[in-house]
Amino acid sequence: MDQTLPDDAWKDSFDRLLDPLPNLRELNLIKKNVRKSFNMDSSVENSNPNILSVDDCSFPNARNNLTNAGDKLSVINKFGNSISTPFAKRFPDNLFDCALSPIGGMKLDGYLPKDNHKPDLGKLGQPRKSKQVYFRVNTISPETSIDSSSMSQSVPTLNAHQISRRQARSSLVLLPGKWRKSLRIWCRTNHNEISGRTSPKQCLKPRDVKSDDLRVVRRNSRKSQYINRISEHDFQINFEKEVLKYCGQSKPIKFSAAYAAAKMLNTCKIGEGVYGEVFKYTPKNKMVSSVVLKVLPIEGSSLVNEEAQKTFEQILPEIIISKEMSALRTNQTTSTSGFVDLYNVNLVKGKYPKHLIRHWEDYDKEKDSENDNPTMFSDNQLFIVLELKFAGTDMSSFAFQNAEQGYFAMLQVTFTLAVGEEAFQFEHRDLHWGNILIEKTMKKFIDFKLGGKQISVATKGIQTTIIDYTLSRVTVAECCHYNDLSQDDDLFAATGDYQYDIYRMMRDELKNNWSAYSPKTNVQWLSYVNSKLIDGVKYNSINTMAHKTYLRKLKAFNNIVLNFNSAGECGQYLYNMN
Ligand SMILES: Nc1ncnc2c1ncn2[C@@H]1O[C@H](COP(=O)(O)OP(=O)(O)OP(=O)(O)O)[C@@H](O)[C@H]1O
Repeated sequence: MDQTLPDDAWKDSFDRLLDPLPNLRELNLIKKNVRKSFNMDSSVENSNPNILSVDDCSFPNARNNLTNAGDKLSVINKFGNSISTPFAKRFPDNLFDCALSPIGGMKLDGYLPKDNHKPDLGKLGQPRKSKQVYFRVNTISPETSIDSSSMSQSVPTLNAHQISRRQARSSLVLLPGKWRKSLRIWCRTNHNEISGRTSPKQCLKPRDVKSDDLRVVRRNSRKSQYINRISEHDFQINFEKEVLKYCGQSKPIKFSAAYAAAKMLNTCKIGEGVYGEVFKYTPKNKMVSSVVLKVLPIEGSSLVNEEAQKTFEQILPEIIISKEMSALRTNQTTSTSGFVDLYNVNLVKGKYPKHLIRHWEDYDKEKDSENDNPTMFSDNQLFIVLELKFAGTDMSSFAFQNAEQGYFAMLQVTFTLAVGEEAFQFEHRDLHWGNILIEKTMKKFIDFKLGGKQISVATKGIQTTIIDYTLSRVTVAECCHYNDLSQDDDLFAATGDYQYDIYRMMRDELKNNWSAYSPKTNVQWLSYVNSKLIDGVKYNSINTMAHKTYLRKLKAFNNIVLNFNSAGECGQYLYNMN
């Protein structure tokens, strides 16, 4: 017996509402400036509709062929203000391959027609279920695999488990910023519902590693790939030795001795990531005023904060990238001080120092930590400790004076990325506003060396610093270091902010080949940063001329930013526009 539903079974009342659109259009009854109806979810709400149009996957050739700004703007005008058309209607065959969230239906969950709020009856006279929006995933197990063709042609028969997993996936709405943390919370609340597990901590235990859980463990898939490799066998790298080399050590040093309370004044915990704890202190006998410690457990078999610990192999690229980007501040030809200043890296071993645990607990009392208490670590635990310069408050909590200050922050971040591109084919790939730090400065200008020229950018009283290279990509000494996100389904299924569109846009740009170099991903993040400066960050004085003038400039840039191909190009444009 044929159990598939009829072709139009997926249509709900909203779809039927839109069906007469072509007729209305023929009668010229639709106004041209109707807001796009797919711009409903918060992740797209924050997006610029013009951006959506010009980068839209329906016009790949048009986009590639746009060579001058005039052409580009005419396309923006043509499609950016076009008649409201739901996403699914425009790309019926390819909906799930598109960078932007197929979210039109999500807000319609539970939607009932207006007439007396009676349930909408399907063809079979059964109440229609609320609409499910499926995200196509690179599935690992056969259990999860349903190819896109089967999705577009007929609704596959799903078992209850598959349906509940998909419903949960469609609600993967994360908070802006630190997505790993947010994803973990989502996982705790949803994964248990889906799989019937009861304890949050059971969520990703190694013994559970099978099917979809594998993708979480694989999330750490940091890779280093040599270009012009002579033969596989010539590169049997001993990653532990490499890490020690970068640390300038021959063996690990004792944690409690290297970071004894007696050497550290005014210590406190200032932040946390899923992979590590972040402390700040004033060194007793050194000239620098404050140092930040990023403490990352490695090589252990226990899960920390529900994630597998990184290996020497996986941590090495982060160390290399941190060192190289930091060293750009003294480079003769291509330089910037916009990447966080790395003072030192240490490989340490042993029990967590007691005073750091005390500071961890103080933070926990005050801010309710999401992380596991470091008392969990054994005497044999290894840690990488990055000693960084304190670089201020992250952009999500910083209060800018006005949009002029915001504009110059944008210029600094853009030129910092541009220098990274020129020096190391650098792509940050996770430049959300939690990874841009801002502090006040007395300096009037910040200098960059780029393309053989010196560029001075006014500070307007603030200095920006880029941190966190967990997802970054570089080419250093003929080796490309990158994080293979191709299996990271959850990240690409997330919504909740324009940030989550950027991961999908990057995946499309890179065609899911994460070793490839495409500075366009930096542009995509710049479009996100720019949008946050328009309607995300705090401004102290918004009624000034300076604020209004620079807000206009940011908005003008928002309309065209995605037409550029690199941060270098963006920097040139912004600099001239100023
Ligand atoms: N140099 C610094 N100066 C000031 N604050 C910092 C510095 N480095 C990190 N922080 C603070 O610590 C937090 C966590 O740091 P970071 O993002 O590097 O951790 P992570 O473990 O890589 O995070 P994720 O979970 O995103 O992978 C940051 O959001 C920031 O608030």
